[in-house]
Amino acid sequence: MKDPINPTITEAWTRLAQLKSELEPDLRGWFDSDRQRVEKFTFDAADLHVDLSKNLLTDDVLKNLLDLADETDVLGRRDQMFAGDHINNTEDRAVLHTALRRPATDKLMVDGQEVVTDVHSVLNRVYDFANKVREGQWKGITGKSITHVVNIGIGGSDLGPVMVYEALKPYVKEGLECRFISNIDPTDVAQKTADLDPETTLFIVASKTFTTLETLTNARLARTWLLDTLRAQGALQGDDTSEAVAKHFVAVSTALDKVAEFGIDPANAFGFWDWVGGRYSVDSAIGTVLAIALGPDNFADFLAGFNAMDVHFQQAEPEKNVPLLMGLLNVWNVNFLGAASHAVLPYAQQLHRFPAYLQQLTMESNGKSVRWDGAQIDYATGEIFWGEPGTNGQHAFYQLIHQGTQLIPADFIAFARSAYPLADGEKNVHELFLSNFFAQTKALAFGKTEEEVRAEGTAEEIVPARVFTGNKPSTSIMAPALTPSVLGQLIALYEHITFVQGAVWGVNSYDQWGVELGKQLALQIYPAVAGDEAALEAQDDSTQELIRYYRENRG
Ligand SMILES: O=P(O)(O)OC[C@H]1O[C@H](O)[C@H](O)[C@@H](O)[C@@H]1O
Repeated sequence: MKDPINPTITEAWTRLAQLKSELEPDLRGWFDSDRQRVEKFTFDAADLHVDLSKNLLTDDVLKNLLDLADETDVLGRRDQMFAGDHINNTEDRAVLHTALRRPATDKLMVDGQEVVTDVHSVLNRVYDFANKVREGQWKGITGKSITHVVNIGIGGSDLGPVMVYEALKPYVKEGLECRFISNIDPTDVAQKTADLDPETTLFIVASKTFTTLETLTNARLARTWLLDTLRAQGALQGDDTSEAVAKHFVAVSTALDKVAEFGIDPANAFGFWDWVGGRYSVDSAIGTVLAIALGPDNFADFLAGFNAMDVHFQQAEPEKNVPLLMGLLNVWNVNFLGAASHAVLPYAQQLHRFPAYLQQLTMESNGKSVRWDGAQIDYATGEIFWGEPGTNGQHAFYQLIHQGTQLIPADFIAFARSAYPLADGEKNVHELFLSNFFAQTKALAFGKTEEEVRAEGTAEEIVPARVFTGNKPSTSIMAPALTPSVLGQLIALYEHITFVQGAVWGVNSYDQWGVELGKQLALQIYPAVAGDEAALEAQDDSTQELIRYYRENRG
């Protein structure tokens, strides 16, 4: 693998820094003086229509961002990723989530393995299983069909499935409900199982490593709940619980040996591979809960959507390559305009978990401060992603985006068609909703001048408080409707944006060593919390004090 390039020593970086120093943001003026601006900065990728024109972009900036991509060999690294090179060097692994959505007719040999064939053989097993559950052929221990599927996982084994389930609710089979247990806080299992009937409940234990404390603990709690409740209902007698577990527990993992150790029959387990990062795994067998809920056809459309964006990313020329342009734009915002965060504002209630999903995707990928050769980084990487659906956010935090002192680039996402049919007299509600999206991006870009505020008859002393400076960058992403395919495209778009930023910054976007220390310490601290005095004494003063507080108040 090639050494990473320090982006700050490239010629393009120097020119961009110069352009920044001369930049006088003026979206009003830029739109007035260039009637081609919208056309020039609006792009289509598969079904996504992306308008970058309300960003603080000029022709020169864009040209130099593309030069920066060139000098840092972003597209070379893209090709290495798609080909299965071990670009995740700290774990010596390929990064091949793109193989999960390739058509069955494709071929890709990686490390001596035909990966597309492997992918489709697991997919077919997942689809068979999903059909059995959907059609009522998969029976619980008392012969009843499944009505509730509970996915137990955390991080990438939770955020993707729950986000997609919420986003595609209109496609969920009637009479089937899915729930998602992630937190080790025991209230999560308690609340999500409280009104369930174990006879008709199926648990999917989803964990790439099958070592994650939260997931294994929750799986044990769920197993205890299942067996105890079945016993209490008289549906289970005797000591042999293996059949009940086999009929009510399946697993998804790359570690099938550990699945067996837990007591789940490997025949009821679906595998995937170490070249799928957890946060890139919703389109692997980790999506089994979705294949059940949505059905194999919709899941296949979802995968085809990812693939359409992959093909765009691989084939579109750089000047029209949407993930490349959006990734570079983020670099411009972070490294030259000083943005520390990035808002994602879906105007689609169904996407209410999308920002949380993106937080793992982007921040676990690019929250790094060394390059992939270990060199220390002295420029900003990994901005904070956050957001909530509009219009709710408008009544909460938009104030800061409009008038605060920080620059917060925002992605607005909206769909032309409402997901649910509206009564004839109510069609205007969707239009009112979309008007809010259009209005917000307009207000951010063009603001309201002192003169305009005065012209409204505003008392002079509050004119400054009512001025909107404008020049707040936003990107608008639209699609005809939120279908499985469009959602796949949207996820793949952000995966590749994240890739592009990581490639420019020279970071390995595919490891996550930063989550390890806390996990180690939790296990080390646990004896102290549970009562071991020597373990308590071994802690630092602050931690000791906090644990003592817990002990005094635990009741
Ligand atoms: O799927 P699992 O192996 O249980 O991992 C679940 C999650 O936990 C880890 O701490 C990682 O930071 C995540 O990237 C991962 O998605």
